[in-house]
This record gives sequence, structure tokens and C-alpha cells, in this order.
Amino acid sequence: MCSDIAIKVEGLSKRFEIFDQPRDRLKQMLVPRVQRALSKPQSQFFKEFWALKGVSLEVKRGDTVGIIGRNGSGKSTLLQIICGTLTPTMGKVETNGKVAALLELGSGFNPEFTGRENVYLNASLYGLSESQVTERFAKIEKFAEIGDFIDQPVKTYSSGMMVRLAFAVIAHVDADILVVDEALSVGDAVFTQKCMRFIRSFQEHGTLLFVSHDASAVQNLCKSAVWLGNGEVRLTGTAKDVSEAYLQYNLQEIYGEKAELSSLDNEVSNIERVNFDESQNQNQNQSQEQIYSSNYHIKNNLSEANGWTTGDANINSVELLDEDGNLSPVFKGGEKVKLKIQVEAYKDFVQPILGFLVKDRLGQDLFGENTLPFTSLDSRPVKAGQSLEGEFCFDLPMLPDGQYFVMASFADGDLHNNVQHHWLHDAIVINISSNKIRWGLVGIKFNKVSLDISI
Ligand SMILES: Nc1ncnc2c1ncn2[C@@H]1O[C@H](COP(=O)(O)OP(=O)(O)OP(=O)(O)O)[C@@H](O)[C@H]1O
Repeated sequence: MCSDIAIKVEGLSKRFEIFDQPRDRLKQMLVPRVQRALSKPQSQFFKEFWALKGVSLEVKRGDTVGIIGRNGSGKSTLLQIICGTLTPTMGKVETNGKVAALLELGSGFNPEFTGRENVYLNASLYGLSESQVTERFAKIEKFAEIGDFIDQPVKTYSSGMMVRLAFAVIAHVDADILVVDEALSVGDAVFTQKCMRFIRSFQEHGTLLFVSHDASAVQNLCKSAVWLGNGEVRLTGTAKDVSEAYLQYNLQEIYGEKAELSSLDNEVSNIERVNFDESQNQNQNQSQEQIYSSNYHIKNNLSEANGWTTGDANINSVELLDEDGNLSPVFKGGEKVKLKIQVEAYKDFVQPILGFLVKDRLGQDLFGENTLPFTSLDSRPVKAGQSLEGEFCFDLPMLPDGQYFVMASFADGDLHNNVQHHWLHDAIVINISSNKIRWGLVGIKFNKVSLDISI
């Protein structure tokens, strides 16, 4: 196989045998043997099911490829064969490099062994020696963050703990190819962020196969994509093209063939205009409130936030406050708020910078700001023992429902040359729920919306 190809799949098919009842399995084991011995035609006691039918694909080294498809389309079967945990009925798979996978909950773990023992066992399956595991164990344990459960048998773990440990192992085995089923990496919100950060840094040097039902997650993380349907490759191409075709197919399944994505004709002559103007009347304002109600449920996560520090300063608090400076557990999209960050300096800093960034569940940067553009002409040095406070006043955007994370940081320097002294990935966790479906990454509040109808 060419050295710039990480995965090559050729004519892959997988047949499962489905038995109506357990005794048919036994019959299948015995009867054909007897019939063979008697040179009689052999009976079949199962139904065939082809989960994969002639799948071929190539993944280049360093690429990130999304595998998309509905439930039962064959995604897991394909990936299990690529990882070597399932054998194909026909066709072949070649991989170039060490493959690590998060595919099936608990696979590779012995339920009777403790987490610690399983780390050694699992990492050895990925080719690590005992001394290598011992060397990395502290990091694996820190990544998993399951506390004293590390010395309990895995059979006592919750599914979330199992995912934590499994992900912690695959993140430390120097894999060249990583195979991740998004459905499994989703657990506790803060841990998911940690996994996403790892996946994004892995993408810089490794090859990633990412399985998801979510077309936007695939577009967001992957360069190219493969759409599987009924065990066959329906389309391969850029993540954008494949996701759009997949979305259209799903729409057509719901609304029929007419649900086509075609360009719109903008030439409209006689127009009757229906206006919605925020300032027009009270009743409309009421319905507008309903449309825009997007609730931000705030959880301060400072005590558990992941990150790093040089030890020269400490972010003591990160708070989302209302316009008047009051704390609240719930805010609304569109509302005026203040994000306040308080820092204690343990040494002198020439040009302190405070910043924040809001990220979505995939770890994608949505919006943020830092104090540098507002203070660089008027630098305010700080002395050891002093505290400083940054305040960012803005209107909360309308975000689609889901989980979001506020990163806060303290640095010293200028745009080109600065040192990050304290960085907290998930200082605040936000859960957003609303009564309107929103698309896109960030929404805005519309002051006026009109509908023109030609007569
Ligand atoms: N061991 C098995 N025996 C029989 N059928 C199986 C077996 N494993 C999978 N299948 C069937 O093969 C088909 C493909 O399954 P697979 O798990 O690969 O789909 P998937 O795309 O990963 O689905 P999901 O998104 O729900 O995880 C399904 O119809 C499934 O029922």
C-alpha cells in the first residue's frame, strides 16, 4: 500500500447469520456436518443479512474522514472491521499505522479486573510495554478522572466511567489512526470537551475516522466524508458536499421527492408586504418574546475546570452577570450581560490581558474577546499582590440548544508576544434550551422581519 494512504478498504462485505431461535444455531452447527458426511445437499437454518455490500474507500494519512449514515447503515460494522475486531466475509482492509478505537462500550476491558489492571491490559493490546504503561499511568489516570474507582472492578463502573477510562487509554497509546464513534464520546459535558480538545490536537498529526449521525458535527470536524446507506457507499467527497446530500436525502424521506435543494428565483413583481417590526405593537412584542426565548442555564464550573497555570497568577472567579451586576442561574438570548473575570497577581506584569472564549460541544470557537484591543494604548501594569478585574459587556446571542463552555484566560504581553499564565477551559458550563429550532452556530436578534407575497 502506498505510504501516504492510512486506510485502504477494498470490496468489503459482511454477512451476519440471523437465527429465528437459539436451537437453529445448534442445528446449523450439527446438521450440515452430517449432511456433508452423507454427501447430501446442505440445509441452512439462518437468514442472511448483508450489513456491508462491496464497500471500497481510501483514507489518506493525516486526513479526517467522517462516516455518516442512519441507524443500521453499517457504520459500526465497517469500523469494527477496520479495527480488526470483526472479520469481513469478503474483501480486504489494509491499515498503515497503529489504530486505536472508541467503538464499543467496554470492549477490550475485562469486567472482573480493576480499572488499573484494565489500563495495563488494554494498553498492552495497543503494543505498550508494562514499563511504558507505568510511565504514562499518572497521565491516563488524570485524563480519566474517575478517582478511587480506578482500583474497583470495571463491572462496578457506570457507562460514563467506562468511556472515560477507554478514552484515557486511547489518548495515550501513540495511535496513528484514531477511530471514534461520537455517540460514545458524549458523556459528561466537561469530559466531552476534553475529548474534543484531544481529537482536535490529534487531527494535527494523525488520521481520524469520526462516526456520527450529526451532519453538522461531521462538517465541523472533518475534511471529507463517506455516506453509508444500507451497507453501501452512497457518496464520498468533501464533508460539506456529503453532509448536504445526506441532509437532502433525509428531507426527501420525510417530505417526498419534491424536497429538493434548488436555487431560488429572486424576481418578484407585485408584492404584498407583511411586516414584523419590533417597535410596532405590544402584542407582536409578546410573540417576539416567545420566538426569541432562548434560555441560558448557567453552571459555574471554576472549581472543576481543566486548564494550566504558570503559578504566577490565579483566576479567582469567572461570572456571568446581568446588566446591573447581579448573578443569575438563567439568562435569555438577546439579554445584556456582563462577563466578569477576577485575577490575583503573584508577580509584576507589564501588560496584563484578560480574555474569554465561548465554545460549542465540539470545541469549536464561537465568540470571545480579550482586553488587549481596548487597553494596549493605555497599558496598566499590575504589581505582585494586586488584583485585577476584567468586565465584558455584550448582548447574549441566540444559540441553538445544547451545551456550551466559557474559557477564561489571563496573559501578559502584546498581540505577538505574550505568555498565558492561567487558562481555564470550562470555567462556566451553559445549557441552552429554547422553544424555537435554530440553525447555524450563532443566531442574532432580528429587529424586523417581513414576508413579501406577489399578487
Ligand atoms: N452481530 C450481528 N448479528 C446480526 N446483525 C447484526 C449484527 N451486528 C450488526 N448487525 C446488523 O447490521 C446492520 C448494521 O449495523 P451497524 O451497527 O454497523 O449499523 P450502524 O450504522 O453503526 O448503526 P447505529 O448508527 O445505530 O450504530 C444493522 O441492521 C444491524 O442490525
